[in-house]
Amino acid sequence: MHGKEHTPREIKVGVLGATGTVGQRFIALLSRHPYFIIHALGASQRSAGKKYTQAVNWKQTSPVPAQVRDMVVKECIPEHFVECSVVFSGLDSDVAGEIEEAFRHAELAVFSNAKNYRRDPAVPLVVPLVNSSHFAMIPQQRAQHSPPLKKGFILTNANCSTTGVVVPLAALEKAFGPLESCMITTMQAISGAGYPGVPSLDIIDNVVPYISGEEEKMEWETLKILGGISEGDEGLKSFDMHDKHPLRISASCNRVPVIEGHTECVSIRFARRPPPSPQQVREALTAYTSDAYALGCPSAPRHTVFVHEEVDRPQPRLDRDYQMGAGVSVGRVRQCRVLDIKFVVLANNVAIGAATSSILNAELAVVKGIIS
Ligand SMILES: NC(=O)C1=CN([C@@H]2O[C@H](COP(=O)(O)OP(=O)(O)OC[C@H]3O[C@@H](n4cnc5c(N)ncnc54)[C@H](OP(=O)(O)O)[C@@H]3O)[C@@H](O)[C@H]2O)C=CC1
Ligand SMILES: N[C@@H](CC(=O)OP(=O)(O)O)C(=O)O
Repeated sequence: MHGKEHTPREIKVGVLGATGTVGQRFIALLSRHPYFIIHALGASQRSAGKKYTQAVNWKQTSPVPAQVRDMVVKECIPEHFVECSVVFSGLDSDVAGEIEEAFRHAELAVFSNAKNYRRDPAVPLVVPLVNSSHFAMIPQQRAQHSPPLKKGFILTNANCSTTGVVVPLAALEKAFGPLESCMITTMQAISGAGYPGVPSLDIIDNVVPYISGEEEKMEWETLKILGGISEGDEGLKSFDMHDKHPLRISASCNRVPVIEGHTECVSIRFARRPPPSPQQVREALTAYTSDAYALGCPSAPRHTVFVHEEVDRPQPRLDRDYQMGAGVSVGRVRQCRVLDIKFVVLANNVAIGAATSSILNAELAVVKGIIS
C-alpha cells in the first residue's frame, strides 16, 4: 500500500490460531506480503495433523492461498515453529496466555490479538497507527524475563473497538492538546465474536446491548495507548496511563446484525478552551499521518483517517474495505451541545481491528531493527 517500502530479506513467520476468524485474515494478508513468508500454521488438537484445507472452515472472499493449502497444521508448541522469527497469534483467549508465554520463552517475537497480556506492565499495547513509541518497552520486557531474553517478546494489539476510536482521539490530541472526557456508543459486527459467533436467532432483527468485558476493555486500553512512557529514578520505564492529563471515558457496547466493521458514535470534550471547531477537527483528522506510513511499512494505509463529507457516511457495508480495511473512516463531525465535538468512526474489526494491526506492528518492529 505504501510507495517507498523498506524491503528486508524474507522473514519466516508462523500463525497460531490459523483456522479462526482472525487467523484466516492473517493468512489472506500474509500470502501476498512482500517479506513475511508463511512457514508454519498452528491450531488446536482438533486441527493438528490435518492439511490446512481439511482443518479450516474457510470464510474469506478469496480462495485459500496456494502456499498454505497443503500445509499440515501443527499443535501450538514452539518446537514446530523453530525456523520462524515471528509468530502472529489469533488464539482464543482461553489458551493464548500459556501458549504465547511458551513462544516468548523460546525466543520468538509474538504479535498477539488476544486480551491476555494487554494489561501486563511490561507488554506494549500498540495500535500501529497511534503509539509505535511504546516499542521502547521491549528491552525492559526482555531483561525482566528469567533468564533474560535476546529475541523473544510479546506485543499485543488492542481490542477492535478500542482500535477504531483511539486513532481519531490520538489525531485530535496531537492537534489540540489533551482530551478531558469521551463518551462512546458502539455498534459492533458479529464477526467480532469469532466463528460461529452470535447465534442467528439472537442477532437477526435485533440489537444486543451487551458484549462481555468490552466496555471495561475500551475504557482501560484507551488510557494505556494514549498515554506515554515515563522513566523512573533507576531508569525503569512504565506506561503512564494518560495520568498527566486524566481522561474520563465511558463506553456502551452493542452487537448489531452487521457481518464486518464496527461503527462507533463518539463525543469528546477538550481540556483547552476554546475547543476547535468542527472544520478544524476535520482538517486535523485528514492531516494525521501514522509513523507506520511515514516509516514505509508496506501495509500502512495512505489515509490513516479518511474523513467523509457525505452526511450519511461512514457505513460498514460501503466503507469497511476501503484501503483493505487498514485505515479508519470518520464522518458526521459536528458540534456537541453537551461536550464539544461529536463524530462517527468506522473500523474494520478483522483488518485494522485485528490481523492488519498485528502485521503492521511486526513491520514496525522490522523497520525499528527489533526483529530481522
Ligand atoms: N474477531 C475479531 O474481530 C477479533 C478477535 N480478537 C481476538 O483474536 C483472537 C482470535 O479471535 P477469533 O479468530 O475471532 O476466534 P475464533 O474462535 O474464530 O478462532 C480461535 C482459534 O484458536 C484456536 N484454538 C482454540 N483452542 C485452542 C487450543 N487449545 N490450542 C491451540 N489453538 C486453539 C482455534 O483452532 P481450532 O480451529 O483448531 O479450534 C482457532 O484457530 C481472540 O483472542 C479474540 O479475542 C481481537 C480483535 C478482533
Ligand atoms: N470483543 C470483540 C472482539 C474481541 O475478541 O475482542 P478482544 O480481543 O478484546 O477480546 C467483539 O466482540 O467485537
